[in-house]
Amino acid sequence: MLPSIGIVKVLCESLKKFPVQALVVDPVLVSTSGDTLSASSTLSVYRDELFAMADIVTPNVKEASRLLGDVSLHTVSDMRSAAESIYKFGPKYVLVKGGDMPESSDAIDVFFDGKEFIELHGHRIKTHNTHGTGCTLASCIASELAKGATMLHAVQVAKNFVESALHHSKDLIIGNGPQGPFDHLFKLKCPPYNVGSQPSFKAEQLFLYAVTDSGMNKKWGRSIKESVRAAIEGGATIVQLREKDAETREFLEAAKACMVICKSSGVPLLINDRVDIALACKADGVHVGQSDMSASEVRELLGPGKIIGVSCKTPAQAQQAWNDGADYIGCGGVYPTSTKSNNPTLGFEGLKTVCLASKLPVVAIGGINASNASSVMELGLPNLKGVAVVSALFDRECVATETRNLRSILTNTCSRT
Ligand SMILES: Cc1ncc(COP(=O)(O)OP(=O)(O)O)c(N)n1
Ligand SMILES: Cc1nc(C(=O)O)sc1CCOP(=O)(O)O
Ligand SMILES: [Mg+2]
Repeated sequence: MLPSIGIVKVLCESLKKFPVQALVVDPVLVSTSGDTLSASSTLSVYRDELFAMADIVTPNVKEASRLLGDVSLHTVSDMRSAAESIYKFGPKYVLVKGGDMPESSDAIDVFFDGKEFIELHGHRIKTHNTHGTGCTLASCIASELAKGATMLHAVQVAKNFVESALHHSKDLIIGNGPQGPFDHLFKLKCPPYNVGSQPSFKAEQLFLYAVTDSGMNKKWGRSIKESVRAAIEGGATIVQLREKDAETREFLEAAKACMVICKSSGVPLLINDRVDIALACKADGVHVGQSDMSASEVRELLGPGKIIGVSCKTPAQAQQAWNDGADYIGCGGVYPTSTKSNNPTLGFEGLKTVCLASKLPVVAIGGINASNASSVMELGLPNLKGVAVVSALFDRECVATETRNLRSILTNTCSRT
């Protein structure tokens, strides 16, 4: 909080003498409760001196309005215009925070880098415990930048952190003010947050995710076990048995045999949909979709030591997966696929929206093959850790060769970017 011109000027002089690695300016002018926190006379020195030194400026809508001569900001389109106008004062990035916009189910912030606008969607948490959200967000952005994150990633991590802290603190009753404080240390105290994080699960294991298909195995005259062995030989980093038509007993026998192979190679084996099979063969985890058992129910059944993946096509589903204690999300279809019928194609835009909203690592799925895998990974999306592939590995003559080829493409792409 910089309440007077003199103090802003002292700060600017000090920053010139002692430059910092990254400067996050949260122009604390108007509190969420509407109180004025800085004299109007400071506005010009903020705009003319401090903003030009900032890496990012993070006003809420009321502050953005004050900075721009009390323009009215009612829509996301108004927020975009405001971000563009504030950008002209000289910061490298602007984040206009929409948490105070009139009621909607989303809390939308607008991020602007001088060229592109990105709308960051979050859940609106209904609570009075919102005291200090802006300060927390700005501090969290600064912390992530200090750790070396890119600006967009830092903002996303910060937004996710604030949203989770609000969610966890929403029912606390502390103090008498109109706004209560929220709990920054929620992660230390509260299951189910991160209860799903496996000490043994590493997000990098999503790099090349091989998903089997019973029809393809039959077509090529291979057993499930042979397919899995070949995928691991070629360099798959995690395997899912997606055997939609298998008889239970036959599936369980195959799953047990695959477990032996996967265990000896240190590659996790997950079962698609079937928690019973996963329990019976002591698999490393389960992958479920939106019409399967929820991740929290799967967690109840599998316990804390197992990996749970959830298919998500929207930010809301990604948020739910996190709340439910999942470990990763599968997001697709990135491209059209004939492996899964009636599967909506999200394209790069849909994948980007989910990756930006996700607090969990993401694996992209749907129509991915050796010709397009690089384009997916080159998007450089936050949280995107790899690709999940069915037909490009298993609807082929030699699974090991195809897997090896895709692995080398992914490795080359990721070493370049
Ligand atoms: C890694 C990965 N991502 C998504 C899916 C799809 O799961 P779901 O939506 O439950 O559809 P089915 O695979 O059950 O048909 C997946 N299996 N794996
Ligand atoms: C199982 C599955 N889930 C998808 C999703 O979008 O959630 S797409 C898909 C099938 C992916 O197969 P292929 O690699 O052959 O396109
Ligand atoms: Mg499913």
